[in-house]
Amino acid sequence: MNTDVGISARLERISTGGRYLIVPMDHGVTLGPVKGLVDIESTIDGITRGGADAVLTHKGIAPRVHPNKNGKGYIVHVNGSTVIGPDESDKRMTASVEDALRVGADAVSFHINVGSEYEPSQMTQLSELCSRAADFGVPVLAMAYARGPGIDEHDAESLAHAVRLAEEVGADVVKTAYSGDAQSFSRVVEATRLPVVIAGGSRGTDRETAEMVRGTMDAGAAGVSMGRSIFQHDKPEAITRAVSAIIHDDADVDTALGRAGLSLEV
Ligand SMILES: CC(=O)[C@@H](O)[C@H](O)C[C@H](N)C(=O)O
Ligand SMILES: O=CC(=O)COP(=O)(O)O
Repeated sequence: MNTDVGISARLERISTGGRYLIVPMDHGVTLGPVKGLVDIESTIDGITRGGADAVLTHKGIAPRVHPNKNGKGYIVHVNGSTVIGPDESDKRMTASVEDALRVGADAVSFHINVGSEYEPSQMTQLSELCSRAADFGVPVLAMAYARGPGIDEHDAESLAHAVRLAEEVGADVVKTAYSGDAQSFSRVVEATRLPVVIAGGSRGTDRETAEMVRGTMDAGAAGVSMGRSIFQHDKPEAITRAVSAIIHDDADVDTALGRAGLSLEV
C-alpha cells in the first residue's frame, strides 16, 4: 500500500480521480523527430486542451513543455535507446530522479523489457530508481513491456508477469502493451494492485484507437499512456478529446468519437 503523502499528492497531478490519460513523447530519442514531435509545443498545447492529464518527455525537452502544458502534469522519462543503434532493447539511463525534479517533473518513468537479455540490469535499475524516487516522494511509472526472443509482446500471461514484476520492485503505476481484448487484458489487470495503463503502439484508425481504450477500461485498467496514436494524429486535440471521453466520462466508442467531431466510420 502506498502511504507516502508526496507520492499520493504527485499521483493526483498526473491523473484525474484515479484515471490516467498520459501522452508519452519520449519517442524523439527512440525514433527521431517524427510527425507530431517536430513542433512539440503545438502538440502539447492541443493534447492538454483536449483532456490529457499529463505529458511525458525526456528531460532536455522540459523547457518546451512547461509553457504549453496548460497546467497539466509532467513526467520525465529516465532511460532510452534508438532504433538505429546496436540494440533497441538495451535502454540506458538518461536522467536521475534529481534531474527530473530539477526540470519540474511530477513523476519519473522507466522502460523495462521483461524477457530480454537486458532484463536483469534493467530490473536492478528500476528497483534502485524506485528506492531513490521514494526518498523524494516521487512516483515511478514503470513501462513494463514483454519483449525478447520468442516472446509474444501481446500475450496476456507475459504481460501479467511484466506488470507484476513492476509492482514487486516498487513502481507506483505500470504501463504495458494491450493484449487485444478486454477479457484477456482483465487477467493482466488482476495480476497487480498497481494502476495499469496501456501503450497504444503504432497508430491505427480512430475507431481502432477508441475500441482499444474502451476495451482497456472494460478490463478494469486505469487508463492509457498512449503516444503515437495521439501525437501523430492530424488532429491531436480531437483524438485526445475522444480518448478522454472514454477514460474520464466512461463514454462508449461512438459517443466518444462523435463528441470529438471525429468520423464514426471504421
Ligand atoms: C517506439 C516503440 O516501439 C515503443 O513501444 C517504445 O519502445 C516505447 C518507448 N517508451 C520508447 O519510445 O522508447
Ligand atoms: O513511451 C512510450 C509509450 O508509453 C507508448 O507509446 P506508444 O506510441 O503509444 O506505443
